[in-house]
Amino acid sequence: MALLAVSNLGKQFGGLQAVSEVSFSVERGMIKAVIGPNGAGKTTLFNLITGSLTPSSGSVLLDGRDITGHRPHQIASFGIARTFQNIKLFPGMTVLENVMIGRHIRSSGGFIASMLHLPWVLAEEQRIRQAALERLEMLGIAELAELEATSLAFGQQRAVELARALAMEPDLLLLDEPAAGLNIYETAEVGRLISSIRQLGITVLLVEHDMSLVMDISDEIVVLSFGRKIAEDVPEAIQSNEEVIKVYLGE
Ligand SMILES: Nc1ncnc2c1ncn2[C@@H]1O[C@H](COP(=O)(O)OP(=O)(O)OP(=O)(O)O)[C@@H](O)[C@H]1O
Repeated sequence: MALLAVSNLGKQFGGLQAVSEVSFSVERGMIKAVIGPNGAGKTTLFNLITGSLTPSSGSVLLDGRDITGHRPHQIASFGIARTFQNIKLFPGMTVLENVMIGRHIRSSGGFIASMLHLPWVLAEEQRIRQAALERLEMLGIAELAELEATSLAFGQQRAVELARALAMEPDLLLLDEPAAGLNIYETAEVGRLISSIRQLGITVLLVEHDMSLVMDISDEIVVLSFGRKIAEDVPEAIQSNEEVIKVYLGE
């Protein structure tokens, strides 16, 4: 069974059909990319999967369970983590604290209780700290743990965002333009990080405009144009698909 199965998904904004009858699935352990021109509906698709938007039609199954229309925090607790086009780290907090917040979503104590330092949550707090540190180590940025997150270089902030998403222990990680705003060295580094995340057994679905990154790391690619899926295939086939070249790659 596919880890994620999107069926006939649609979203209408007034008279605009932003996503139209989109179906695809993501097998466990795969890196799958969604590409397409500006306004093709990629971010809307992500928002439908993660519960930020309610679909007008269709369904989303995670590991066979219908998660269509659930709230974002519920979907996060079912095992889908995401990062955003614009990095959203908390200012005034260290890298470690930012990553610990991701972990709190999965903890029993809850974020408020832990902020109040209730005694019964201190042991849990220690475990969360340890788990967050392990995520930083996995991504090779443990030495940044005590620095203020928003003072870091852009590429490092992106890695912190990935660590925070990993701290949620997701089965599926959705990355919205992970290379946006990064230089070629930082983009190559993010590519390595995404590949190493897959090595941890986490399935990845990403939206990305950087075609060298997409072609390098993806197992399969879905192409959207005007809200519709126009192609789905392995990278080599997508690169030589005439319709894809016409609407997107040939730009
Ligand atoms: N909340 C909204 N209300 C109305 N229209 C919207 C809303 N969100 C997106 N749209 C429209 O839906 C279409 C798809 O937008 P979306 O942001 O999903 O495209 P995208 O493929 O992610 O584009 P980009 O590559 O520029 O990020 C666009 O025409 C956009 O203007």
